[in-house]
Amino acid sequence: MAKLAAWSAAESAQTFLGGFCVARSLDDGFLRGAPSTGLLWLAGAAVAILLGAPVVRGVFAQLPHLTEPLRDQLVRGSVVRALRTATSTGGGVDATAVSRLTSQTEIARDSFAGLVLATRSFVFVAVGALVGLLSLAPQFLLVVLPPLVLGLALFTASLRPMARAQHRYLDADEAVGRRAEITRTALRDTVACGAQEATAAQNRRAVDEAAAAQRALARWASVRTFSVATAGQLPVLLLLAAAPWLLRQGVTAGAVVGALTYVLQSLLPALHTMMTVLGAAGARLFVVLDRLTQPLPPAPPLAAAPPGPRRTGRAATALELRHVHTAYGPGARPVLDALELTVEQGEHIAVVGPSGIGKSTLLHVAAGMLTPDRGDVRLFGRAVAACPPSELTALRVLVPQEAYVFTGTLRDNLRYLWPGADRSAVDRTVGALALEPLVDRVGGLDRTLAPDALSLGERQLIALGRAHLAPAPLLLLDEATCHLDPVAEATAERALSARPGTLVVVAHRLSSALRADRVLVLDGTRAHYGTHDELLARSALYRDLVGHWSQVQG
Ligand SMILES: Nc1ncnc2c1ncn2[C@@H]1O[C@H](COP(=O)(O)OP(=O)(O)OP(=O)(O)O)[C@@H](O)[C@H]1O
Repeated sequence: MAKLAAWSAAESAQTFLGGFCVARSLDDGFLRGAPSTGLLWLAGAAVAILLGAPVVRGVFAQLPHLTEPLRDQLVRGSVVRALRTATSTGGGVDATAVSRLTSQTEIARDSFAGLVLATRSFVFVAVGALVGLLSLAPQFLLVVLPPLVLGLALFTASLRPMARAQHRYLDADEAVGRRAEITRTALRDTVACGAQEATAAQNRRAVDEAAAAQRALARWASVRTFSVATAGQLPVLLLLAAAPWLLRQGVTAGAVVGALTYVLQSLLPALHTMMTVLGAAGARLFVVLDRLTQPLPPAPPLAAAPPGPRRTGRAATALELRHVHTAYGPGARPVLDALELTVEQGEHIAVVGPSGIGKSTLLHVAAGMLTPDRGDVRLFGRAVAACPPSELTALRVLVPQEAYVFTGTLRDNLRYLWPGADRSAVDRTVGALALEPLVDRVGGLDRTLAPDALSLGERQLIALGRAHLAPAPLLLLDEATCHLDPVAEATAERALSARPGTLVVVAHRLSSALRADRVLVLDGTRAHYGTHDELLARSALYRDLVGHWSQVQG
């Protein structure tokens, strides 16, 4: 920094000489009828300009000492981040690592170098010019300083909002790209679920946000242009307008031309460069550094990897609902009201309650598919509201009552949530859920299915097999076994419960509740939580439900 400042000080001297020599060449030379003296002073100004070349060389030689440590630090941070992402997700890949290591780091380095160069140049040129103006006549500072300070203050004040606007624009632009990608890859599912309208509305929102962000950016760009005009061009106008007054004050004509030289030749270009670089490179640096230095998200357990061993001990809670309140529309009766629920990893929970009480709503909230009006929902310690869809997919699977089977092989249908599953993993799922009769009936795992020709129960078996094979550590079943016979239901539930991970089942039959570790009874806006025996003793509604189920079975 000291060496850089020393070289830059030479730039101040060069600036000073530029205006001073011009003023002297007029006052002592040309205006006095001594052209040779005038030419001599101009030669001094030319020498000052020529001396600028070694100064620039000296400045550039010092620059890497500032920029290279920054780059090294960013590269080190990117490598650590990529390795941690890869190791903590069991082999998952940080797809942005290469971009961070190469282009983003280079952008940060170049932008930082540009900022240092331009800001430093402006500061030292300004010092040289202001000292020069003072030496010519102190009155010049009265004319030049106010607009310069005003413009700089305006520009400085606009830097943060400008960077925020740039950030917002980049985010919005990326969101449009993501929506396009999601829409393209989910086209089949979107059409199958009749979700074209909803998808189009989401895409429209993303495009509208990008347009609004670009407009905001343009507004701040105009503020920047205005501040450049105030700080750079206004002093020239004021100098010209104030020339008669300055001359009356005893300021010489040569000094006025020297002052104009300082403003036009030195201050204005340095100011323009600094503002342009700060506005463009500064905003780029702000955005890229923000990305490169983002804290690592805690790796979701078992994300994007085959299920591992059942987790116990200090591991994060699988599902946590704190004071959750949900109503379908303003003024509507709340379906969930101040609901508290904690499901530990490895637990098997059954949710029971009368029809329409809110069991599916609870599962949708837990899966992050429905945002509650109030309250906090966490999956494995991560706030669901902050999880991007890809992370949610890696954390949980929700199996609804209406099983979705597509025209493809049975194997592909089973591997839908884990396309990388190998043969032995698929075979294990087939064995665990006793799917062999279904495999035989459809003509093997590699025969293309006709979804219409499958019974509702068969479709549910396929959806359950898919959930069994999925790497997500939390399974949410919403009456997903209602079309199965009791034996097939028991087999499926036992297999899903034995699978490493956590299971939450909206129970269709009493037997589901009996198999669970604990039962959640939804009763209006109240909820009771406990083992089957505890609830028999504590909850009248649970006793009623058990009695009703027993009668049906009897
Ligand atoms: N999309 C929606 N818009 C408006 N109200 C809804 C919506 N979905 C559910 N509801 C209402 O919310 C309440 C709870 O519904 P939910 O489907 O969660 O209950 P449930 O306990 O799962 O019912 P079931 O056992 O019959 O499936 C019901 O009164 C239902 O009518």
